[in-house]
Amino acid sequence: MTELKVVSVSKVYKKKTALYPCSLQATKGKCVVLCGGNGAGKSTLLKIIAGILFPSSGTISINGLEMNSSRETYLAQIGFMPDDFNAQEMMTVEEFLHFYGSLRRVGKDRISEVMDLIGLVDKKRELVKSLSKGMRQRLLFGQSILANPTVLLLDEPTNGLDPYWVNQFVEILNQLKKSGTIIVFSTHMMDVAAEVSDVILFMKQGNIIQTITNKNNIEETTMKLMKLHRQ
Ligand SMILES: Nc1ncnc2c1ncn2[C@@H]1O[C@H](COP(=O)(O)OP(=O)(O)OP(=O)(O)O)[C@@H](O)[C@H]1O
Repeated sequence: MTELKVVSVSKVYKKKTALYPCSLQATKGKCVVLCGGNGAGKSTLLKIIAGILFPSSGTISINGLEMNSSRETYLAQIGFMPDDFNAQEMMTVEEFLHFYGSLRRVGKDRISEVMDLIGLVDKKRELVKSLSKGMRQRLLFGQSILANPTVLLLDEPTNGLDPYWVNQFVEILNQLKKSGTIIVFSTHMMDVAAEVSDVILFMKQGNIIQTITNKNNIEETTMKLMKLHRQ
């Protein structure tokens, strides 16, 4: 059974601990949502799993294959959507997807399929820098799913999406789950979390302080936690 395993991963900057040892795991088709206030450590944890930040301790593996020992093979199985980006602004939408597609040897048909899925076919000749916030988010999401990754990591993916695209996004994620993709994403939108997640991890000051599996009244539960643990 395909499995993502994150064991006691931490991150210490020069003077600051951004993440205390945190663990999580997810099997094929399951979705873990990270929530918690600003600065709780969600992006740090996602970037470490994505291989963009080196952890100060801990191990991460997919199907027993550790990131440290087989970095290239590990990374080939990851799709990552960052919460922000400034690069490649002067590419067109089409060039952007072809650029990321070429890094993963993705065929033209798949690129067209993704462009259609994220609703940017009409914008394909426009520059990335001219896109609205929501369209940029859709483009970033598109590049993360291009190569049908085993593990999909998304940092606040619904930021800036209008209600139609939030709905579409939920549908796409649920389809990806059905096809077996493991998904880990951070969000402040608890209704989205409730619709897609199998487990919600509530983070505070670099720690996972609560694991929520009961999705009844999820918005109320997390709001209470947010109030109690606001940062
Ligand atoms: N390069 C860095 N150097 C030092 N501290 C950092 C660095 N990057 C992040 N941090 C700190 O690590 C902590 C966790 O930040 P992180 O971005 O992971 O939080 P987050 O939960 O994603 O927050 P938000 O919801 O606001 O995006 C914060 O206290 C932040 O200030």
